[in-house]
Amino acid sequence: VDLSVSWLGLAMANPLYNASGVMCRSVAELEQVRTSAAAAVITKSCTPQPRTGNPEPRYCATALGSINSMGLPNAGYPYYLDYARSYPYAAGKPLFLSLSGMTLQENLDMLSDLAAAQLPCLPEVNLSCPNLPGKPQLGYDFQACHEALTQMARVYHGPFGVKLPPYFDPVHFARMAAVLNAFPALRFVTCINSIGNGLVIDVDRESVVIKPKDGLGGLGGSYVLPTALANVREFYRLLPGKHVVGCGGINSGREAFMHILAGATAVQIGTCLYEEGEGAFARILDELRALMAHKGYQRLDDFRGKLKTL
Ligand SMILES: O=C(O)c1[nH]c(=O)[nH]c(=O)c1I
Repeated sequence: VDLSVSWLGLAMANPLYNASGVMCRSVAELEQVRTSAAAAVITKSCTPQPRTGNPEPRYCATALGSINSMGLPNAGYPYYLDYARSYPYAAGKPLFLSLSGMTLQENLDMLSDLAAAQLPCLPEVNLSCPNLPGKPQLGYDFQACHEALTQMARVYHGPFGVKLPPYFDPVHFARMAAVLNAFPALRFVTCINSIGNGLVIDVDRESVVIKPKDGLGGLGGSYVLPTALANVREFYRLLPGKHVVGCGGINSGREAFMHILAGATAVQIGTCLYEEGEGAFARILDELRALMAHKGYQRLDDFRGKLKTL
């Protein structure tokens, strides 16, 4: 069984890597991912300056997934650019840099600096952080997205991608696809970011479980799998020539298989990686390999995007 993926001029030994935000804020964490069975690495979404983020507790795992309102804690763009400068690209694991400026200008500043650095890493621009109090997320404002992407494509001419929030309405899928299809250099979309502003309640304490936003936070893990799969399949159909990276609810080879069946080129692991540690990558790969062997598939292209309808 061959799990390899080749896309954007990159060759990955397998389709798995971390979701931005998990095991990727410090160099130590990034190196944990890079030296694991993961085939790529992505950094924590960053801002030009370091941020401490929201007050704790700001993450909580449940039997069904996770809730977080981290508040964009990160070491600052220069820290991740420095990592990207010394990153061992020749070892064959691509590096993605997640950018999440608090303003469009911050994204433009980081992108133009990254362009000047002429490094092999690829930007994944985060249009979807749901946890910045008072900040409506860009991903739900289609006009603002179009304007932002127009300016980003002016300062950054290489291939780039965006991290999208979940959409829940066919009209929204169509409108966002129309925006994204206007940008040829936008080569991939990562679907999905957490389902924003859920509320987890602890019955024993009769309390919320995270401090920020009176308990509201982005949902991840099994809670979001069907929504993640829907977004992957819809954008796989609506964005001809672009790649979709699947993210959301992958706990085993089965969910990884589902995301790829729905059209994903590669897949990111978030909550499961946070809870299990980097051993999750090898486990999920073994499970995916066994599932493919059982079904008689030799490579990912044998079933990618071939989800049947009734
Ligand atoms: O709160 C966060 O740091 C965070 N949390 C998420 O669930 N998604 C995001 O894109 C971000 I930037």
